[in-house]
Amino acid sequence: MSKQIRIFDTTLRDGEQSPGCSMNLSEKIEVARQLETLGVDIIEAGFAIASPGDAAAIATIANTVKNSTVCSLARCVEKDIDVAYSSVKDAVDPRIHVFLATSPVHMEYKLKMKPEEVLESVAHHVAYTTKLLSNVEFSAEDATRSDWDFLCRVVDVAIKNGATTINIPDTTGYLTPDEYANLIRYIREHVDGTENIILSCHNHNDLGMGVANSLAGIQAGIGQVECTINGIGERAGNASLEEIVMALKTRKDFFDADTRIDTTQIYRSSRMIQTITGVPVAPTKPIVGANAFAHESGIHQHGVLNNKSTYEIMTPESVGIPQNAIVLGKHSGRHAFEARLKDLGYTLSKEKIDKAFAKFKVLADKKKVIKDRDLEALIGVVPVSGPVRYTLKQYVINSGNTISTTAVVKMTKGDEEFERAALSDGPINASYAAINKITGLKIELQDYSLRALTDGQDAQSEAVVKMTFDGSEDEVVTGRGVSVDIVEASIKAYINGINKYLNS
Ligand SMILES: CC(=O)SCCNC(=O)CCNC(=O)[C@H](O)C(C)(C)COP(=O)(O)OP(=O)(O)OC[C@H]1O[C@@H](n2cnc3c(N)ncnc32)[C@H](O)[C@@H]1OP(=O)(O)O
Ligand SMILES: CC(C)C(=O)C(=O)O
Repeated sequence: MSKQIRIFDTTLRDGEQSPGCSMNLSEKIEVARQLETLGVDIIEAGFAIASPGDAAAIATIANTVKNSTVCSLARCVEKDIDVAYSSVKDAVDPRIHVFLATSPVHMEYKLKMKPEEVLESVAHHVAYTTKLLSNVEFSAEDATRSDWDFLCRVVDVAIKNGATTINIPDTTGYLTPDEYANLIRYIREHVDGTENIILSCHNHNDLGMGVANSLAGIQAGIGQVECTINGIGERAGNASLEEIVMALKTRKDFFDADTRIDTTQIYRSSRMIQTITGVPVAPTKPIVGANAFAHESGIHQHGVLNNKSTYEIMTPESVGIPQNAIVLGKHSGRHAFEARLKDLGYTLSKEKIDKAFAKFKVLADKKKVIKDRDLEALIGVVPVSGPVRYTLKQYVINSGNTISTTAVVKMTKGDEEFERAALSDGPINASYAAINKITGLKIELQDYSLRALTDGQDAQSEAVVKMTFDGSEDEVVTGRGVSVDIVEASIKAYINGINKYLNS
């Protein structure tokens, strides 16, 4: 029988540690729901002690998700474990993930603990956690730069005190696949009881070997893989979920391993994370990049036209990328429109379809071909919910190379209408200054980016802004706006961020 590999997704914890990838509560819940639909076994929903907001998000996810284990990270600190427990306790199968570093450099300079103190702390805190719940994971942080015999003693202590999953992280992405596999085999050979627990990997990508190390770990007896959507995470990121899962599926002949993942949900999950974080994946990113299934050169096109398997080792449909048999444009009808949205994984209410279809026709007058990303933009994949909602009504820009730019922006909020003018050195700055006058908020723009969503001169542009509010550097809000006009896209992104902030 094939090995069953548990997929532990840490997009909401380690992934969120990527600079610029913070998510607000409603975004986290949306991601958690999608991870459940994707079929991940364990959702690491956050690090509860990090902030009251993180703890609340984990608790809401624990109460929402029914088909995945929900987990919180905790240091070897009783308060961390107590807060983690309060956050996950209502989940169907709650887990606490405690960790402590075991490498000489971390013990000496970071923890300022002797190896014997580390052993005592692991014994105490794992035992403390098992009194609260039975599903306990222990991670030896920086395991791969630890002394192997000391690491084995730590693993032994964690197992003896009740840990049911033991994670061996390559925290700094340092090892090669052979070395990682040898370490896992060494632990299995030198620690009693590893056959009764799940061994896990969590491999960072500093040298680009996160996925390769995880796959090597699976060959050496790993039963759980920790990974993130699009490989987001600290520094160069984590091993990417989509690459590991599709490697196992495509090379079943080699790995002889299965996961519970519904691979047709992969593309949608990837798009959701890109949209919510505002961090796009490279076109060449395996599995989900824009070019992953594109064929540009004649010899390849000729081969694929004769038989797709000449250059495709998996189908786009298997990861949920629909094939564009029908081209959507201004002559398309509601059926084709709705069918394409369904293919993309979106089943909307009749009311939402009506609204989106009306917008689609307006866009189709401006743009010859409506692509999948245009559709996602039209339906606003991440709608802003909540009572406060500013909407752009009109803007007028007066600009030139020898004059200051003036922007007049008109916005509504409920039945109220506001109009302000501002002067600045460019159309976007001037519009933002006018919006600031309307909202009265003190907004710092931390980052601004603009990119073409689709190709051609009539492409829709996507503006992504990162903003902080009222002098607080703590919460960075990401706003996103799409339009065929770059100024309009920029204004919409700014207003989207403001609405998110006001509703958070
Ligand atoms: C490899 C990883 O990804 S680990 C997860 C990393 N993620 C994060 O750090 C994000 C969330 N973190 C936070 O919000 C904060 O760092 C907190 C709330 C956890 C702690 O904040 P603070 O109390 O202000 O401490 P600070 O972050 O400055 O320093 C970390 C402290 O934890 C200690 N520590 C680090 N790891 C552990 C551990 N596994 N167990 C026990 N203590 C630990 C450090 O030695 C240091 O202790 P000290 O304050 O006595 O010197
Ligand atoms: C907490 C552990 C698993 C971690 O994130 C790491 O070692 O990278």
